[in-house]
Amino acid sequence: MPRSLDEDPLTLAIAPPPDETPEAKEARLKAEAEARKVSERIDEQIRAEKAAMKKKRPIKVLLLGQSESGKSTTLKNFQLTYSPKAWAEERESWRTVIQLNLVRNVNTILDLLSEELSGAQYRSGPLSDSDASDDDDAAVVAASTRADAPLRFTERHALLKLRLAPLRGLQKDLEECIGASSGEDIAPVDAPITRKSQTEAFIRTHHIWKLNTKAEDTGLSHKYKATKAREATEIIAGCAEDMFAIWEDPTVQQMLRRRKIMMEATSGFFLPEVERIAARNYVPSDDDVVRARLRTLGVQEYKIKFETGPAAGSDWCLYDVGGSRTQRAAWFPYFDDCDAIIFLAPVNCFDERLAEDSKVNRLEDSYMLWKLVCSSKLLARTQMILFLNKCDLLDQKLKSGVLIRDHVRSFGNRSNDVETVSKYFSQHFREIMKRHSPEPRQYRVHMTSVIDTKATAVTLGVVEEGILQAHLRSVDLI
Ligand SMILES: Nc1nc2c(ncn2[C@@H]2O[C@H](COP(=O)(O)OP(=O)(O)OP(=O)(O)O)[C@@H](O)[C@H]2O)c(=O)[nH]1
Ligand SMILES: [Mg+2]
Repeated sequence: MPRSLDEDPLTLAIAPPPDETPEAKEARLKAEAEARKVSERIDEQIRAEKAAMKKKRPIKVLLLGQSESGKSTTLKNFQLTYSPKAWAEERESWRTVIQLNLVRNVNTILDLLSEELSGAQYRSGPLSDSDASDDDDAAVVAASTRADAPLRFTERHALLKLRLAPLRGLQKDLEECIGASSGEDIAPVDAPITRKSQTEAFIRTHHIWKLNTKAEDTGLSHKYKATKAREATEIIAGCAEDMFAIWEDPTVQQMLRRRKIMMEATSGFFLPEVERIAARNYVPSDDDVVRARLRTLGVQEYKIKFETGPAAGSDWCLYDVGGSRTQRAAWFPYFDDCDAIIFLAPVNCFDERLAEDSKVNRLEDSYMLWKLVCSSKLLARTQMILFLNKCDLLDQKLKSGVLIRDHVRSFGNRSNDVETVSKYFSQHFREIMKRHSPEPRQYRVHMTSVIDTKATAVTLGVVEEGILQAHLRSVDLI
């Protein structure tokens, strides 16, 4: 029978000959069945290889959240809990960072002191009997426009300022060694919308691990860095008493209170421990390392071979990202093929504004980011884990008398305690996830204070198991 001209050429090419005999047909069908079996075996083999490769590929976890939400601190907890050997090896490297944090604490106070003194007037003697300082120094009165009594500075303050002057150059040296480029922020106590120091720190976290080994990281020779490190330790040891004195000074404390600056609540605050940290043989404790502050720039990859726990022996790849606004565009390429996201939202920030944009409330910013991540189609099947972090600071703030309802109107007359407040915020995050996820997903939330390494280890145990199970399920589903 003549074939129609519009038939598919491939069909034509593989069609049996028109004059095929029954024997030829039987042989052809047998050969075709055999070929199908071979093809299925190959498909199965490819599937198994893919699954094996996925099983072998590291478990990929992204740490997301705004700046200072606690991402790098969570990463440190992972290292401390699951990779203790590597953690111990890196301990020494943190010494320089902690020294830098300490020096910055002091320089911040010196800056504020200079500001006060620059607008100050000398008086020839004590203002009154009650104003007289113990050593009868000439008093310096800060030209404060505030209604309260002026701050009284004495020659002792000027002397302390002078003796601590070497810390200026030291800060630069330490930053240079680490690969940092500038200072940190100070959070005012009442934070609402008020001032924050404008300085932004841009420090590439990974530099520090190689600080003492690889010269090319910062372009400085190992010998140069070692000399600088020795010098830094000597200068800090020499200034220890003065550093403590300026921190403890009642007039300085008064100045901080008036400016509504609570240094204790700022990142990398080490001043009360100056004696221990300034010792020549100082070795950072686990707690020091966890509390040390280095702002992350870009996306840092950390490969961790789990030494303990149910996932022992497996390789994890944790990505720690910079959380400030200018850094966020760099997150998206890492969404692909990601097993889980740990999203950190600091809940103590309900009355604070972003350092990079004073118009934006930090809690609102966290809601917005959470919505963005939840609604991403690329992440539709990625496990999402929310850490409502800094619960310790939230507790402190609430206990100091700050009322949620003054900042979050919808909170109404609910009880102003940490449990009610965190549950209330959690409900909001849950709603956002439910409303914006492309597919239904489980809401996994943990109330955390990630500087508490013991409690965080327990949380990470739960997180680890969940991620591992999801990873294995995804491997079997290929
Ligand atoms: N009190 C308290 N401090 C915390 C907590 N979590 C983090 N911190 C401190 O907050 C500071 C900022 O934490 P990081 O982990 O560096 O923040 P980050 O999210 O990595 O910030 P970027 O790198 O700027 O994106 C550090 O000094 C931490 O020690 C917490 O739960 N409680
Ligand atoms: Mg960080």
